[in-house]
Amino acid sequence: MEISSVLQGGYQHPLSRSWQAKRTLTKSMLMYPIFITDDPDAHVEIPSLPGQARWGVNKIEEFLGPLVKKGLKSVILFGVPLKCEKDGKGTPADDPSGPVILAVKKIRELFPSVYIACDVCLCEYTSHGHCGILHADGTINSVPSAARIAEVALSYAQAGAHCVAPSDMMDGRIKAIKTALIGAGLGNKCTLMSYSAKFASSLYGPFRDAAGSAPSFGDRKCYQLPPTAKGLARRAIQRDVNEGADIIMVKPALPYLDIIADAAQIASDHPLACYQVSGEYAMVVAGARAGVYDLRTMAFETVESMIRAGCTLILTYFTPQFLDWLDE
Ligand SMILES: NCc1[nH]cc(CCC(=O)O)c1CC(=O)O
Ligand SMILES: [Zn+2]
Ligand SMILES: [Zn+2]
Repeated sequence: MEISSVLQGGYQHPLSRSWQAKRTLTKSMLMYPIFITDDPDAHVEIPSLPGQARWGVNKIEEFLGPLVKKGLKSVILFGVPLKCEKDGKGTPADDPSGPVILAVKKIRELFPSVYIACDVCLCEYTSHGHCGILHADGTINSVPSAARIAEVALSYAQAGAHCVAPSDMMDGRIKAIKTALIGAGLGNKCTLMSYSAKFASSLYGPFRDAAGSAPSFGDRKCYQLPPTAKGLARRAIQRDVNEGADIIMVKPALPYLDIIADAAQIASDHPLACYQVSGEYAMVVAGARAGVYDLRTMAFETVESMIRAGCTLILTYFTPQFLDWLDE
């Protein structure tokens, strides 16, 4: 046997195995997606996302308190308006008494150490359920869409969000948001995390169910990227870097590890995030329940793959479990 063919000596021990990782999962790398609804006392389980719930603002202390004790560092908020009047431009998105703005203020007050990101999109708030403003023929009207998204992002930043994260995939929104933040004196107070390479995926099903954000007609294929489109993803990442994004994100995560690896090259000077989306979470949970694998082992394998591909920040519904697992 050739001397150079013997590799096993390098990873025969649990400790030497751990040295093979360039980077390992820490609590700081986890951002927890949470759903805040406009019934202030709500705690409603989401059947398609086992273990996750919609919470009202009055329940945030009971919900996040135990997690913060375990080392929760950051959350990303999704508003779930159930009572409001939706319209063509998503007016309730930046309602000062809407769930997101109230939750930002509440979390800052209750848990000053927690880093708060807000997902920014219109689909939860538009009557048609699309992520932007539409022309009369139902196609996306890009310029007013980017302007409206920037307005909403600014309102979250002004409420105290540490980070705004547009997930709408409208052209021009990164520049519009960055310009709005700088114009309001928040350029150095709020991070802009772009869902740069967000694909039109089947894996958002449970989320749309949870957030009530499914489009009322058509689909999102004219703004979210085609799953085959490596080139478009690379261009979108480069474009968002040029427009002033502070963090680049790829979404979904596991089926798009090649895009994450590309992003790590293209945006090599930026932190890189990925979103293990609702359908990925539901698949991992369902597989474990079916006896295909052990939940914890599989959850680590998925997230470690994302880290290996180049991510330093992972949005995952497994965050509460990882906080426990990382302590064991
Ligand atoms: N713009 C809405 C939005 N923001 C985050 C997700 C998906 C998150 C998840 O599936 O966990 C979606 C769904 C979609 O685009 O249809
Ligand atoms: Zn949307
Ligand atoms: Zn969104």
